Amino acid sequence: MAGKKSAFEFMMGNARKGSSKEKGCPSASLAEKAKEVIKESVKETIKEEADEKMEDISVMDIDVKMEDKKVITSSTTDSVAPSTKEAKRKGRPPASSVAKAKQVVKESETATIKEEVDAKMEEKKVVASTAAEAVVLLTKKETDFDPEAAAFWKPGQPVPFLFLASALDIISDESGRLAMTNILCNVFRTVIATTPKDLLAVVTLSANRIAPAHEGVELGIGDAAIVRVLTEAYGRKADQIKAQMKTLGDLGLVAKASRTSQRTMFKSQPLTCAKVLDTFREIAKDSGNQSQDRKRGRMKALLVAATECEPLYLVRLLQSKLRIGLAEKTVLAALAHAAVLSEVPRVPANQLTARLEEAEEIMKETYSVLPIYEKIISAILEHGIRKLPEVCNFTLGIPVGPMLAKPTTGVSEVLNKFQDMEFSCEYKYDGERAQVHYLQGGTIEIYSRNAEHNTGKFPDIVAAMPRCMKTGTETYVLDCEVVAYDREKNKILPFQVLSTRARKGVVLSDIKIQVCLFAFDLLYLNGRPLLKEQLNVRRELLYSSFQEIPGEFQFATAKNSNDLEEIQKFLEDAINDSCEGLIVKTLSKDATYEPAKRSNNWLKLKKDYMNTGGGDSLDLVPIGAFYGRGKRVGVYGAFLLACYDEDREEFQSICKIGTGFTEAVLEERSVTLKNHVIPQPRSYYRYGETIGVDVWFEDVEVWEVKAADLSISPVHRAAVGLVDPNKGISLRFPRLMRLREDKTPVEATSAQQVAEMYRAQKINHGHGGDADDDDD
Ligand SMILES: Nc1ncnc2c1ncn2[C@@H]1O[C@H](COP(=O)(O)OP(=O)(O)OP(=O)(O)O)[C@@H](O)[C@H]1O
Ligand SMILES: [Mg+2]
Ligand SMILES: [Mg+2]
Repeated sequence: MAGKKSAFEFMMGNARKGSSKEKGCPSASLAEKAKEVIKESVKETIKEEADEKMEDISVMDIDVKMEDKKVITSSTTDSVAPSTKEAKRKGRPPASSVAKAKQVVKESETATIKEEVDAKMEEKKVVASTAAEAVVLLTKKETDFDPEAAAFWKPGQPVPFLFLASALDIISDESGRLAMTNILCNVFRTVIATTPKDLLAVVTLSANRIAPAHEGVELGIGDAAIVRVLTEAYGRKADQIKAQMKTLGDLGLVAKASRTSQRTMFKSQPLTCAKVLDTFREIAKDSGNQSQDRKRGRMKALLVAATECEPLYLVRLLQSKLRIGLAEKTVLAALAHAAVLSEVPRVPANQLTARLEEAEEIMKETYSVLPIYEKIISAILEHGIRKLPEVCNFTLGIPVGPMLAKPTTGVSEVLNKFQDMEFSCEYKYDGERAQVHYLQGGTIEIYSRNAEHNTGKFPDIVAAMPRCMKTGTETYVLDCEVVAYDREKNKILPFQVLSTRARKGVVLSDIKIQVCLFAFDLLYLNGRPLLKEQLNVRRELLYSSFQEIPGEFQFATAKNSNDLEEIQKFLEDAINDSCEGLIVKTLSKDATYEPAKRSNNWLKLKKDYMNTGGGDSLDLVPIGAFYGRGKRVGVYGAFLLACYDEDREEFQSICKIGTGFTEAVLEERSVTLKNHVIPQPRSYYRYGETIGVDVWFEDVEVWEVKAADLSISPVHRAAVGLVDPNKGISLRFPRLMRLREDKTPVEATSAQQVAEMYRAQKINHGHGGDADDDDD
């Protein structure tokens, strides 16, 4: 990107001219102090400006302006209003009313005055000279924010890592997607306005990535290695560090504390975002002889140079866990906002809301077909966000976010939802999602639901692919489900069997568990993306380009029918054939492939929804546990589970669970989670105070759980505010089904989904006449 300077012209308009701001080094002054200082100076400015204004703006002017703008009248303005009106009538302001009006001006939060002052401030530039000061500016509303002011480095110079770390630090105090988006948007705009070539590094680090997911570049640094680096970097004993880890619960905090208590002999060069990301990549890519030593050496160099809150975020980034409740979705939204707000000429105020919404949507869609920040960011800087869909397209070899299905409670609901639509029912196989990319020259990549490389797990599929292609089929992307398969009995095996296969580096000749690939969609064929085609077209191409090999590669069994009884029968067949149920899909209208979307055009129909009345299973995160008693001494007796609220970016407790565990599973989960005990719940956990858990865990894994039903709860916080303003929802009689290794905690069932399930259940019960009294 460096060679493309002129390409940035699009956004850089005036920003490139640079300014002669005085910049200092980030000092260690407390954020609080700085906040005060800036508040004072802003107040001063406003006061001065307002006083000056008063000399030439007549009271009448103010009155008129205030009326124009429908100013929110505070009690002061109320009391003053009559006298200003009176003055207006008389044509000349009396002295006392001028004084009062001055007060109005100073005290009321009128848009009028603030705008004028803001405009002035922009000319004068309240400029941050330290990270602590920058942080205060970053909390300003997007629309009031001056992107150049928050930079305490010169335009064109590398963005200091301290800038990002400080921003992450204030984000950690926020809960709520909007506030986080706002701060992060301001961060990105600052970078765009000063050093756009660092935007990629800043965004990538904010998203807690070092490379796109599908590249499979992982830092893979264990806590033991970090402890050792801390001893070396900060001259502390490993025992001390481990002890402190127990009280602070987070190696990042230990690093920060170590740094603060250490006397620095000399001042290192400040860290930059680009340097940090580069070093992370070097660490990830290094392998082989003595690579561990080299990795530690690199980490040490970073930690030695780190100051203030930098060690905290360096360590957490190294652990690939920021722990501030910032989801990638927010990073994308913030980037979208930043792109719009950095446009030159500026987007007119009356169009802004619509443009921001549009941009968020564009960003989400683009990222779902091309999850590569490098491409997205260079396209934004060069062409603006509106051009993204044109420039950043589906690309063979890069995984598309898988389309997802909505749960339904029975065939009649399906028929209801798909009235007057052509649709098709397919067997719903219970295995693992696989997106198979066949590249020019025969290279094959298999991606998981999470866009992770799964090629090494399925060498047998790789070997089978060429045999199921018809002549003329050259490049393609298939959407499939892999299931374990007994080729002698011609039978699909349960999911549990599949999950015993090793995850990486499987050798063809060692394979004991055979799999069959069930293909249900074709997203790309011979150079042509098919995402925008209707399902019937995609399916025809699928059938005509591939041939089945029984037990190895088959098409998902499908039936096009809209007869209730026929579908019911097909569902029974699916269950008898060891499937979970059906997925019902629109066929010829509203039937495009919607990447990464839980679409209304795919409905899942599982047999057990109807029998138990419990609806779909949920994927939940264990955030705490209760000590075991009796037979369960030494392991945990029960766990506290949470769903994930995507808007508030928090985990909300939904139930206590102690059922569905075999002894072995309980032991396994207990052992794993013991390594993730934290002394305090995370700031982004919500739970009733009366729950009384014995230990808290980090949010690290996802469990699939089934329940009898959902009910309103005074204790749990799931979906609070969505169904009941103050109460949450809880699960009744939850039992563990399995560990979901293909989901990360933020992919757990969302609060919104919990609310939907609760409502669907009510409707269902209403129809069935067996309404659950507990729910009302
Ligand atoms: N014919 C099919 N069409 C589409 N998906 C299928 C099909 N057969 C099996 N699947 C699998 O079913 C999944 C969707 O239903 P499932 O209830 O298993 O979702 P999940 O993985 O639990 O995720 P979530 O609950 O978040 O939707 C798909 O992601 C896919 O892996
Ligand atoms: Mg599944
Ligand atoms: Mg599910």
